Amino acid sequence: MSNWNEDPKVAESVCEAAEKFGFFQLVNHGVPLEVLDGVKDATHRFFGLPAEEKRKYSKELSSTNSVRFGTSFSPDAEKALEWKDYLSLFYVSEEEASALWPSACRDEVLEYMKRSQILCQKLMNALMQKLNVKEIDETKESLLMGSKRINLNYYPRCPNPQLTVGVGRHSDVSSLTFLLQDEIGGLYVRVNEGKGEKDGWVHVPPIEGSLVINVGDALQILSNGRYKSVEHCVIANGSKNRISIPIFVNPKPNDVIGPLPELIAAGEKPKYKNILYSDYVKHFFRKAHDGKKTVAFAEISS
Ligand SMILES: COc1cc(/C=C/C(=O)SCCNC(=O)CCNC(=O)[C@H](O)C(C)(C)COP(=O)(O)OP(=O)(O)OC[C@H]2O[C@@H](n3cnc4c(N)ncnc43)[C@H](O)[C@@H]2OP(=O)(O)O)ccc1O
Ligand SMILES: O=C(O)CCC(=O)C(=O)O
Ligand SMILES: [Fe+2]
Repeated sequence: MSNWNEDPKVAESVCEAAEKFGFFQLVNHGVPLEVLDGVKDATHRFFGLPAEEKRKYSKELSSTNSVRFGTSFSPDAEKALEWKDYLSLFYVSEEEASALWPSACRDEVLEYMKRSQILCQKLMNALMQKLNVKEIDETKESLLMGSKRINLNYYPRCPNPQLTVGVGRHSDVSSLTFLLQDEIGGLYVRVNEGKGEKDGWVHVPPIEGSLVINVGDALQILSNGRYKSVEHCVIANGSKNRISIPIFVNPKPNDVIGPLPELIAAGEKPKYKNILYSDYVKHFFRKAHDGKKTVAFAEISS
């Protein structure tokens, strides 16, 4: 992205990737490498804490809904648990984070979130321009990037990796996800869904210093299907521990999401209903990972 300001082709290829694949990797994105290393170290520090320290942030014991430590995704709904622990941090304010987030990782996580904000705005601006949405006013800013959640994912080495997964097949419910992964690998993305023999899974190779960006369901709905959220999953690893750190950039929980008015005014037929974003997220969390089925919750049936 070092030529972002000089060469319009960079933004064009970002938009093309968001339309065609829903996933792409960025290098020279402006988030300093020390900040990326800092948040990876902080993740290892948090998961290296004694079990009883981490458990203080579990659903049962956490003093706030904004901080949650857990295992797997939706344990009550799953036939088999996913091989993953996570710490999920919902950003409300710097003050709240300072008071409530675990000190083992708080400062580095906050710095990473702060330093990735400009990149997020650049990408959203380009994606909206491409849809002929000229201005990101306050309402649209809220719909596209009104709230943020960061997850620190820890996938421990698994003695029988073929019997489970790190994360099951799912699409994210975010508008965009910014994923930082370590050098281990294991993230796979679905390509050519429904296109017969070309349908398959592609590994996302770790690239030092890169960020993996993917479109989530909220942006698919807001763009009336122009940008596509794509199914992905993580395999379990038989010999190495892995970490990854997604920032989920989301609408605000109380926003109503649906195809943007500019697209409908330009003559597009809406493919999705208007729906309260927190209802959409609750629907996602209520079930086990199930590929791309969550988005059917918002579809207008024909
Ligand atoms: C891929 O694997 C994942 C993904 C994720 C997370 C992805 C995202 O966060 S994307 C964006 C999510 N949006 C927001 O965070 C918006 C702000 N939050 C809210 O509006 C609310 O917190 C809520 C998410 C709508 C839920 O609120 P509430 O009605 O108060 O209900 P709760 O009792 O808190 O939760 C309902 C149900 O969902 C489970 N859950 C809630 N938050 C999380 C979380 N961060 N991680 C995992 N599960 C969560 C909660 O346990 C409840 O389930 P029950 O079975 O107890 O009813 C995260 C983890 C992954 O592996
Ligand atoms: O760990 C990864 O590479 C991806 C994790 C993921 O898809 C998620 O947390 O939503
Ligand atoms: Fe994901």
